[in-house]
Amino acid sequence: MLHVQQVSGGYGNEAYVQDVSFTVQKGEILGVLGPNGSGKSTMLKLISGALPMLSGDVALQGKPLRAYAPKELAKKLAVLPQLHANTFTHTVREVVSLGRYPHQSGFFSSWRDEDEQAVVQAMAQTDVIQYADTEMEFLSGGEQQRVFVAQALAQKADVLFLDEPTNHLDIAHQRQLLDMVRTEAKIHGLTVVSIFHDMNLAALYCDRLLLMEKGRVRIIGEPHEVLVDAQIEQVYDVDVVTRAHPKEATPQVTILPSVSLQKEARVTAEHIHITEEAVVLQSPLPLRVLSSAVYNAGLGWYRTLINRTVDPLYDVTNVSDEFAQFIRKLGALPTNCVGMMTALTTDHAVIREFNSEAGHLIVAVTAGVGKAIDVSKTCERTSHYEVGTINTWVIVNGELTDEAFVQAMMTATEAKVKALQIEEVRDQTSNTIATGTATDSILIASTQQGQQHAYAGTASLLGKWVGHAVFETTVEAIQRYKQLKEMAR
Ligand SMILES: Nc1ncnc2c1ncn2[C@@H]1O[C@H](COP(=O)(O)OP(=O)(O)OP(=O)(O)O)[C@@H](O)[C@H]1O
Repeated sequence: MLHVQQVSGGYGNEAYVQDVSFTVQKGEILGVLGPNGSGKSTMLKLISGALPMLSGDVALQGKPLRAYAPKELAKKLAVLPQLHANTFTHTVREVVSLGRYPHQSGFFSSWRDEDEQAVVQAMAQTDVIQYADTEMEFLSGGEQQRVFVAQALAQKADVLFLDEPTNHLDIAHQRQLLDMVRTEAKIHGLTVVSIFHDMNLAALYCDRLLLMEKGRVRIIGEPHEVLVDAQIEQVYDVDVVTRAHPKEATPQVTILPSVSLQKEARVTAEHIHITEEAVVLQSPLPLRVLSSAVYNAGLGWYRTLINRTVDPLYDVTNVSDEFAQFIRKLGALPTNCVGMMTALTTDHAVIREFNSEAGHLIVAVTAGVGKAIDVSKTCERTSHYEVGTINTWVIVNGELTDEAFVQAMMTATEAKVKALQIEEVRDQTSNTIATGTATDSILIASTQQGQQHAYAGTASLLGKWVGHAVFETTVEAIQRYKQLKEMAR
């Protein structure tokens, strides 16, 4: 559809943009990224014919750009520039109608139904139809931007060049605009080349990305090939971390501030207090937590950890709202809290600290093993599972990689299984050694300060201590469970 071959050019005789080549297929969205002054707008001007090329070729639908008459080209290619002409005294409808210029034989003399429809549709798609008769000077920056996008859409061209289309737009209008562009591309075959500063939006909406650096193409490829930490760091000279989008199969980039507001602190067992209702850790600094907790499971940053005692008949239909109320009652914030539940009273909790070569660790366990099960036999079961829970917290004063977090979970789980084995906890149904319960929960938390741990597998320094600490604490928690059970008889 669009072939750009070794294009060089700029302003006057200086070729700021050099040797740019790429192809965009019909219905494809290509995002153009790059730092300020890297030549994105200049490149777009060169390939749209707004600036003369010093060398190279651009072909649109197989025909060289220079072979098109201006009006013929405008029917094929619409451009949303970065800076717009002064249109203050015009109404929105007039500005959008200018997009129909290539389709007119004499200016406004042959206005047809199809022109009117295109203008109304473009105003509706960009959510500016309610301002149709308002003059541009009375619109906000974001509303004006949407009018210029409407003007480009009204042109009904096969190819759309956009220079920062989401400039000034709030997130709802960013999404509306880009959803619409994507729909036009995927359903009606619109071909799009768009400059973005927001690389996360670009990754979400573009099929491929082109990264510019000092007037040249650094790389062109799918978002996961382009948004690579080291590459972005080199081109933009900023520290970043790239992570998967939580719902879409595309990366998202987060900048790392060079000035941290995080104060230095340590977590100890003194930050844990136990009431009748819960075991609560109130950390002096946010902890990075990976957990299978009931409340705020997954990966996040939290200051409050709760292991809450609930009635064995606790109604789990609306845990989220009920748990949030409980957290507020404790004086904590639900958005800053990870919560687990157990049917055990809080006097079952065993909390141990370990000063080790791997740093300072805290492990807290409640081990309700009355309904323990053997995982290798559960598929033979027909009976309903009864609640009974082993809740395990591992808190590390140290900095863990993602790999270490996941490995710490495995290591802690293996240590728990070993504790059940040593304590000869049995699955009452199969009469074999149990491996856990049906509702066990685990949490790994770290201060992300101090000693660094790349790994926490069983043979790594941290893994050895997590294994030892979880084993010792779980054994003690199981013994306490047995004692308290005995005393209650
Ligand atoms: N009209 C102009 N005349 C002369 N030089 C210009 C002109 N416009 C831009 N330049 C120069 O060309 C280089 C590339 O600018 P360009 O606008 O293409 O960058 P960009 O990647 O789009 O930047 P930004 O992200 O800031 O919009 C810059 O060094 C800039 O100063």
